[in-house]
Amino acid sequence: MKDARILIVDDEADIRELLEIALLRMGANTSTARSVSDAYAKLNENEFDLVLTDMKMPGGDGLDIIRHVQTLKNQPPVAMLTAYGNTELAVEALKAGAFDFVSKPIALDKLRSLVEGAVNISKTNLAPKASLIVGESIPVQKLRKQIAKLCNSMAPVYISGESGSGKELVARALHSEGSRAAQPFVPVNCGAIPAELMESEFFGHKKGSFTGAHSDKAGLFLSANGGTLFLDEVADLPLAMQVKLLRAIQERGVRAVGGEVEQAVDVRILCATHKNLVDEVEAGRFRQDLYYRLNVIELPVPPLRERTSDLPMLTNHFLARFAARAECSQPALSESARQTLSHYAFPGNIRELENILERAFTLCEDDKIEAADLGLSANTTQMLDSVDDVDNIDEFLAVMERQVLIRALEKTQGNRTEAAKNLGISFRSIRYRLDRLNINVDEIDAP
Ligand SMILES: Nc1ncnc2c1ncn2[C@@H]1O[C@H](COP(=O)(O)OP(=O)(O)OP(=O)(O)O)[C@@H](O)[C@H]1O
Repeated sequence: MKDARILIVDDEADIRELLEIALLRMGANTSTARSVSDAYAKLNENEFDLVLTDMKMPGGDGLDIIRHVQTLKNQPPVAMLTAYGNTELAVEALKAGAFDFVSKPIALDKLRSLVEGAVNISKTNLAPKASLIVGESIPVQKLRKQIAKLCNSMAPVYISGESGSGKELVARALHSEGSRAAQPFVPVNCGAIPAELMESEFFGHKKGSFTGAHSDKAGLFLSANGGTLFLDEVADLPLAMQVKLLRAIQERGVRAVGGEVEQAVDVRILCATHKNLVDEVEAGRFRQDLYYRLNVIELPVPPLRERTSDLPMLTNHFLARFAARAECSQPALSESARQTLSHYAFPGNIRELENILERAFTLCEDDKIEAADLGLSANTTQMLDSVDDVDNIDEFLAVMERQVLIRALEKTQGNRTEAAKNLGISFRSIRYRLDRLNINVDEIDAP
């Protein structure tokens, strides 16, 4: 933070002065601008580590500054000053590319953590990081560009996509490619925490606050302090917890169960679910205000069938990983195995590819994976040969998905847990798919 160069843009002299004093005390170097045009001139003359700008000013607003900065060679993070409680403007600023926002009146600890975050970005920008996301298809290149654009922002991102498409990996990439990389990444499966333990899991508890609380516990928010909290399957949060989560996100603070004081936390929030959050809001199962707060930016992860040109790279990536883990040589794919994979639709996406290859890796002989090792029925692959005739992709996929699910359930005598495992999806995912396609397990006969 020492010697960080900060530009303060505000039309009110007393706010400029107040910010200058606070930032100078923190060891930063400050410049000030009283209008948007004044700010443009300063930005053109000097390089900054952070721009702190007011929203509403005569002759232009903070959003103009965000857009202007994006055209500069050196693009310092821009943080917006917003009136307390004006979430809409804050969200608009984040969407436009602001790194973060601070509510007025400005709390010094929040200002400090904001400046620290911004200075970190200036440092990490110097060293671009290798992407975790394997693939060179157009959708993956686009995804990687979006990750690079969003990884340094505090904007909450809602990562949408089918089961197994790589949502958690995208969350990890957003964390590890950004300025928070050295801090913790804490993934949490919201559907897996029992409702009665949820508050204590998220916010921590004090010793003795309930039966079983034998010692103080920090909770997920504090464990992720300085880093990123990834709320997976966020649609599974009970409504009562949604209220508490919203409060913690808005206040940037948490109070442990049985605790007296609220503790400030600096956590970036990412979330994902394979459910359609808009439908969940409409059905009254997900709070609109929380949806609005989490879904500042939506990052869709494409299903594997929309990036089949990545299959060879992904296959190679997984086989190399299995071989390294087993300390043996990497098997090759026979031509027929390659063909079989390229004709398959992968309803379980990349996780399914990974599972198919892992099984084949264990089964194959003489370092060669044959089509039979993949365990994909001829039926499925032949059916996919007729993709040229598809005139409604959603209907076609629903028919396919139905057949895959029914076959898997027939093989396991209707055991959903086992069928889910064989398909490379979670139990929750199979339950969701069966509901969506109206498949009644009791009506499925064993072959
Ligand atoms: N582009 C990719 N490159 C390499 N590995 C990938 C890629 N995408 C996904 N994977 C791998 O595939 C597996 C499934 O990905 P991930 O768990 O991120 O999916 P998900 O969408 O979060 O699944 P779910 O909806 O079931 O929670 C993981 O092992 C992940 O590392």
